[in-house]
Amino acid sequence: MPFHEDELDEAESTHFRSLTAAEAEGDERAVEAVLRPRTLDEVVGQVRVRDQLGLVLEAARRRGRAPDHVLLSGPPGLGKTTLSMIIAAEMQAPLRLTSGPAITHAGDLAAILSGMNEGDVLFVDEIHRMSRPAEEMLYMAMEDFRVDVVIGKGPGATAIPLEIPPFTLVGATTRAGLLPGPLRDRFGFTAHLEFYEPHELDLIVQRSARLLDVAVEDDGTAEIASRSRGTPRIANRLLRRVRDYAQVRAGGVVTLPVARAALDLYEVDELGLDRLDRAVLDALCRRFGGGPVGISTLAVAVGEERETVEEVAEPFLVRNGFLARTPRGRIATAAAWEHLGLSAPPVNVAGDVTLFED
Ligand SMILES: Nc1ncnc2c1ncn2[C@@H]1O[C@H](COP(=O)(O)OP(=O)(O)OP(=O)(O)O)[C@@H](O)[C@H]1O
Ligand SMILES: [Mg+2]
Repeated sequence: MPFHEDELDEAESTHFRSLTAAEAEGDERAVEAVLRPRTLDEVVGQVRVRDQLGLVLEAARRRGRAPDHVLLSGPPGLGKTTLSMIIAAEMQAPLRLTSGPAITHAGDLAAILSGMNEGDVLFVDEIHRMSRPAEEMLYMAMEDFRVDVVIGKGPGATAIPLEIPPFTLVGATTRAGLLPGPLRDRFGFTAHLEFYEPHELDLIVQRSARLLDVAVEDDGTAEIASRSRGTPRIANRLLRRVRDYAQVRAGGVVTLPVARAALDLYEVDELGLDRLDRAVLDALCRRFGGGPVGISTLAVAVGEERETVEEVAEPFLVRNGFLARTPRGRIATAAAWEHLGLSAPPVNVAGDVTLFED
């Protein structure tokens, strides 16, 4: 695909200038675009989702109809945006992109919907952050392919029905639990993306190394994969950081010792925990005696937004058994204390021992 190369050239040439934060972000985005799989066959892992989605799309193609609405949920960087682009590409349909926070008024959504053509794919990122009136308009659009556009205000207001050609809505969310039931129920296919296994991430790193023309050895890519928090976006980012290290401080080849030295330098530990993950565990154990503590308090303690702690750090920590959610708040597990090199307090703070019982 020709525009792959262009994007890559641009990303590579900016790489050697000194970058401002914004430029660096642009650079990362350009590289991310290059590395994005373009077809379902190129997607690594997520076998079940790929299989199910492939069937949904194939059936729709045979019927000559727009596929059912699709909801993609899961932690950041696991492939939601990638899959939405693939859905459009596989259906050879134009893709329109918007996001929940961008739709502040129902009118914004009406404008988008009224410009849709039959079979178009509408991608709404962060769909759980859409405003209430827009959400209600979306229910109707999804089910009946119709919206009521309200003209005027007060008693004189009239609703004008507007037909919309059948389209496919692809919604993405890091927080499926926050979606109202009526919205969730209107998706014909829901896919929850899981963290990737190390061997899958290894394949992703190897593929990316090929695309970015980075010389790698097998145990070097395996090391990057095992420290990538189960997340392709992080795997790709770590590969680029290790490449920097290899080019500047080593012979240019990503070997095991090079990968280890580089990842240590960037403070990504051997289990893949990064600074934020460790800060959360550290605050939980040292400042709150292992919990239970509310997520907002924990977020303040590490100087981060609540959403960041909840959506970025927590799912990985929970899935790896370092942190548990209880009705009374977050608690550290024995593995967390051990990972920080601390001894757990003698009382089982995680249990239901209360100070007033005896
Ligand atoms: N299954 C996969 N195989 C190979 N690469 C992948 C896969 N999934 C994601 N990636 C890579 O990871 C990057 C991040 O994926 P993507 O942008 O789709 O994540 P996301 O789920 O939309 O994240 P966010 O919630 O932050 O928007 C992509 O650029 C792509 O290169
Ligand atoms: Mg995305």
